[in-house]
Amino acid sequence: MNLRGVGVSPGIGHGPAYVLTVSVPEPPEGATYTGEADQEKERAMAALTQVAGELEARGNQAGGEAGEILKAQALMAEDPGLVVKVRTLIDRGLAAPRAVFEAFTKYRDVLAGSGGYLGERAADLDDIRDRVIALLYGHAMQGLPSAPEEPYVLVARDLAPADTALLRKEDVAAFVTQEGGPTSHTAIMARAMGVPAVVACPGALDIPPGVRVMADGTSGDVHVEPAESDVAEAVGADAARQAAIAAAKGPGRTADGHPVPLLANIGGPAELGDAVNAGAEGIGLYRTEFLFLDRTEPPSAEEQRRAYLAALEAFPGGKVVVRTLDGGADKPLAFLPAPAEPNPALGERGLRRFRKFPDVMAAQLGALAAVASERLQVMAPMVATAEEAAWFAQECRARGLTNVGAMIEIPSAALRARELLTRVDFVSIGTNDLAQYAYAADRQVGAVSALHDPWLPALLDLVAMTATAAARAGKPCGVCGESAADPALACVLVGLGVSSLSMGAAALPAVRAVLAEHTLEQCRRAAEAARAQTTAAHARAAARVHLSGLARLGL
Ligand SMILES: C=C(OP(=O)(O)O)C(=O)O
Ligand SMILES: [Mg+2]
Repeated sequence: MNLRGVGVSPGIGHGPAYVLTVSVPEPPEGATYTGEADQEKERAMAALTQVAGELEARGNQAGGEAGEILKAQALMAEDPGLVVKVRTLIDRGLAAPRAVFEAFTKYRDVLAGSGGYLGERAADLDDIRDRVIALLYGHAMQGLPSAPEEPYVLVARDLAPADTALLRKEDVAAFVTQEGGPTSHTAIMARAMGVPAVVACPGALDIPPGVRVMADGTSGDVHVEPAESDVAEAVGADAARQAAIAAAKGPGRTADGHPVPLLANIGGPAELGDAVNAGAEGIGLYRTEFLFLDRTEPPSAEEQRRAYLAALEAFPGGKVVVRTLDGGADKPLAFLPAPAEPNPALGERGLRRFRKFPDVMAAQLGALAAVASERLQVMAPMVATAEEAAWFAQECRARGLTNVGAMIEIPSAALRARELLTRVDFVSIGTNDLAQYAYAADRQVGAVSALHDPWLPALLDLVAMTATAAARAGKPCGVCGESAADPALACVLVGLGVSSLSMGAAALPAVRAVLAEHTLEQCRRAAEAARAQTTAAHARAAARVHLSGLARLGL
């Protein structure tokens, strides 16, 4: 049997299947209780608190990114809105397990309906719900083998952070999930652990427990009971690919020596270690809103100062590009009250929101000014006009921040890049939002995700236009959207004139290796060929013709 899903963490993993079948039963509809309502409510609250406590404890034990995710999940378990809903349902006569089931299901449906990153958080709520219900019924949750004889392929509907946080990399050969997407926790955790993973794989849950499975986290192929010779061949090819990728060292450059600094995207100090280990030359995008998520108060100026200083210290010779708060739309911030808007992605987000909260702005720019150095660069998200860029630059410069930039993620800014570049010192293209706005396709709506393909020709045109304007102005133009993490597209971006690339740390080695395989001229030819196409798929294929090094590296 062969299955096909979406490869989200590269590599070949094989071993016996361990199938995680979530078996917490749905509490019967209309189930009631016999005692007092208050007692039933207390029972429900105690279970919610216990689950939150367990998640938090696991978070502390796991540390790092997994720890942060688990602590956020623990907060969800005690969300005041959910708690009120559970209590109300019990007041209406429902037994605690059924009340928990209905309250969580309602919330998860709202989340799932919003698609994208938030949609994929629905699995987290399901996990909390199942844990609370299991506790109320006195059932144990299915655990994972603690000391397996050989690494196993973990198969599940989707994996919650609580399932994976304490896994040891040595015990797991691969993850295969029937649901989930590239931004699901399974994908994020797998990439962070360096374990191959395939998500959104129909039929995964039909894999019989214990049979041998081979998952290819690059192509998304899942082979059930593969021939031994096929496994040996795939493993050999993967080892060669990894060795070739690991052989490329040092700063980013093309085969003919054209330098392309390779930088890392981070959301907080916890990610600095991975960025350093992956050989990043600095930080190209510090998403500071991640320091502010899941909090009712903004972090103090001192806490922020330490978070920015940690990045400068982690890269003693490298630059650190900090983006000011990008709140709103897909990054809601509790302490910046959001106006009710029919289209939040088109509303008061990013710089527009930042401007409306002078205290928050002063605290952040003040914290940045306190660590100002030649290596610190500050940029604004969601800049639409030259006037906005000028205003931001003036606010920064007035505080002694001298290297100021604007993100190019709105088509108006790309079209008028020349004008913007007279106001700022550099630009950085955010291809995720630039695609969203160029193709009028909300990032959070799964149904239009085909219009977020970073190879779409109009997106390439906007990048080219911006890079050309920057070159004429003699100013740097980076890319810090997901596009930069695709090794073939990274070459195309360089060919379009982009001067640095910033990406999640895990993507750096492959991008470094592929760049080193091609000359600047090859990158230019690939870029020209891609732009001449009318679809993303054709652009990808046309670029590959000029990037022969991809095949040499097995990519
Ligand atoms: C880098 C970007 O910013 P974010 O993904 O944080 O919106 C982008 O939009 O491409
Ligand atoms: Mg953006």
